[in-house]
Amino acid sequence: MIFSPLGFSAAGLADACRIELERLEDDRGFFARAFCMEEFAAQGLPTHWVQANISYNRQAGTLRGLHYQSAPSIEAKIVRCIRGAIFDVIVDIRADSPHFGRWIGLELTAANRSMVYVPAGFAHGFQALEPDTELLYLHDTMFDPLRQAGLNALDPALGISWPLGVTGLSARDASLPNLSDLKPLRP
Ligand SMILES: Cc1cn([C@H]2C[C@H](O)[C@@H](COP(=O)(O)OP(=O)(O)O[C@H]3O[C@@H](C)C(=O)[C@@H](O)[C@H]3O)O2)c(=O)[nH]c1=O
Repeated sequence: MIFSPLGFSAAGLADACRIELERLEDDRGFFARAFCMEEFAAQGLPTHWVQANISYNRQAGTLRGLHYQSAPSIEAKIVRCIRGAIFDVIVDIRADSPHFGRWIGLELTAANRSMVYVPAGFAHGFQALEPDTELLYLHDTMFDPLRQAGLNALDPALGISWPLGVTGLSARDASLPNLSDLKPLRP
């Protein structure tokens, strides 16, 4: 039987992972599976995704994040870039983690079609690397405006090397606290 499994690989920080599509190519183009409940369950990942959101970014350099939701609305996400390209960053902010404060960055592009699984207990943000860049997110927890929280993406203690000059930072993101003032998460 021909099928198109997802390719999971460790992203290099705790349970975060990168998910690749396997293309079944033919003359028309290709077919690929983008989500599979059984494959996610076999990897120990959430299978119940309750919201999907789009993020459109007009300018290269636009930076959003680093965002998370606090308890009881701590969430996991899947992020993919469906147009353009992003430098995607996740930061481990779990109270009991040996990796607390560590971050990794991955390049997600419309061309590589990679997704990243952002586990509960991580802050997430990205920088658009091209104009007209668009993302599609899946969330395993409902948007909770009262539990929206964040970490300053420009905190020198984090030392994230954003590839481009930073533009388009929202007023909220510019005033987010640094890591040293953060209340760690207990997912
Ligand atoms: C995140 C979110 C925002 N909103 C509203 C609130 C506000 O009026 C408007 C824009 O919100 P924000 O400025 O927070 O949008 P944005 O900065 O794009 O927020 C996103 O950033 C990235 C890095 C993430 O990881 C996402 O989970 C999300 O937090 O949309 C919703 O209605 N539902 C949602 O799920």
